Formats: sequence, C-alpha cells, structure tokens
Amino acid sequence: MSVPSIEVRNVTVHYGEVLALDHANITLDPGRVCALVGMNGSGKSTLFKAIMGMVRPDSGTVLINGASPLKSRKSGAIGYVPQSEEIDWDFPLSVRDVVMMGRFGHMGLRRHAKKSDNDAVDHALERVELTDYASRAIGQLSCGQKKRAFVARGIAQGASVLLLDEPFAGVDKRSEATMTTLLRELSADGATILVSTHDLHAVPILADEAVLLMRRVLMHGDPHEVLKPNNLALAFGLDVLNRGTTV
Ligand SMILES: Nc1ncnc2c1ncn2[C@@H]1O[C@H](COP(=O)(O)OP(=O)(O)OP(=O)(O)O)[C@@H](O)[C@H]1O
Repeated sequence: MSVPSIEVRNVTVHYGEVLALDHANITLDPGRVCALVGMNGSGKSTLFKAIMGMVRPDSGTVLINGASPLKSRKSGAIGYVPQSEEIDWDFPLSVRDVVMMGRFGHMGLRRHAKKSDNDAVDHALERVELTDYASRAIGQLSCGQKKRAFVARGIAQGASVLLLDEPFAGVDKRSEATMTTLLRELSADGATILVSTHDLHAVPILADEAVLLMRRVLMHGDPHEVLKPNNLALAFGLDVLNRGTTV
C-alpha cells in the first residue's frame, strides 16, 4: 500500500481561546484532488497552515508523504497558494521572480540560478500559460493569473502536494475553468491537491473527493454525496438551501 500524500491525524488548533480545528482527520492518497468546503471561520485556512507547519497543533500530527511538514517544506515536496489577502501584491517582484522562488531550495546559499533552474521556471510558466507575462510585475496580473503564478512556483519547486486556499475567489468563470483544467492535469501527472472553495457547483468537476469542515471533519467522500443538501445544512445551517451554489 502506498504512503498517503497527506495525513492529518486528530489535529486540534486553538488561537488563544478560539478553537479553530477540533480533532480533524484527513487522509489523501497520491494523485487525488480533494475540495475543502466549509463556512467562513470553519478552519480551512488553519488546516492549510497546520499542513504547512505554519501553525503548530495543540495536539495531533501531520505527515506529508510520511514526513513532517518542516521536512517536506525543506525538500520542496509541498507547494502552497495562500489566500490573496495574505500576499503583499505591491512587493516589487516579477512573475518570473515569484516562480523562481520555487527553485530556492534547489540553489546554494547565494541563490544563483543555474540553467536547470531557468529551464524549470520556463517549463512551469508554460504549464500555467503565463510565459508572455513573465517580466510583468506580479501585482499587475489579474486575480486568476496571480493564482496561476503561485501554482507555477509549486511546479518549478517540484512539489508533489499542492495546497490552494480559495483559488477561485475573485476570479471570473474563464479563469476558474483554466485553473480547474490545470489542477486536473497536474493530478493526472501524479500531484495530490487540496483546494478550498466556496463555489459548490465547481466541486464535482474539480475534485475526486470532498471534505466538509466545521472545525472537525463532518464528512469526507464522493463530492456528490458530501454536497447533498442535508449535509450542507449541517455545515452551513439551513439557509444554505436557499443560497444556490456559492456558500
Ligand atoms: N491568527 C489568528 N488569531 C486568532 N484567531 C484566528 C486567527 N486565524 C484564524 N482565527 C480564527 O480561527 C477560526 C478559523 O479561521 P480560519 O481562517 O481557519 O477559517 P476559514 O474556514 O479559512 O475561514 P474563511 O472561509 O473566512 O477564509 C476563526 O474563528 C478565525 O476567526
């Protein structure tokens, strides 16, 4: 049996008095795309940060390909596309600079890019269809293009696990479709992808499985099953049934 790509075991996280995650358990096998669904404040970003080792759980463990988050970050096994609000878009970096950051772990201390680094960046930019935007300032891209630049950073890094925190927020339908196709292609190549979204209609197209989060994992399974109205009502309250496909 293969080692799971992501194993979140009984993870509990508090911020002071606030309980953000409560004995959360998730196991994801290689090559799977999993959508993470839950209301605002249900702990989705905290789960990503716990998987990245950016918040330390009060209890429980996280393993990436059987290794600790810290080790996985160091080896470049895990790539993270944070929520847009967490990034300073005024920082004077070109799209190419952002993608090259994925190569830092492959370079020496002086961070001198070799041919192999430049080739990996070229390939990643091509993969996300941003070759023509390589020298543009990252802040001057559209929201969807910015997200793709961060996915390219993960590709250049050689990450086998990608975490995307709300990649469809503020993105038009065309960009959403482009990103969905890209994520499906990356998973067909073996990447394991965990992606949070409030856009429920996209989930069955995007994901092989879905997790319904409300500090703890309420359900994890086939997207059609997980997103049944009764289950959504558990996670979002009864008025979700009148809200349509965006929660
Ligand atoms: N740095 C922090 N300090 C204190 N409380 C925090 C912090 N970050 C998150 N929280 C709280 O922890 C809980 C979970 O937040 P989290 O951001 O993980 O939820 P989320 O599901 O990602 O929400 P959203 O969909 O709005 O992004 C919320 O109650 C939030 O207010």
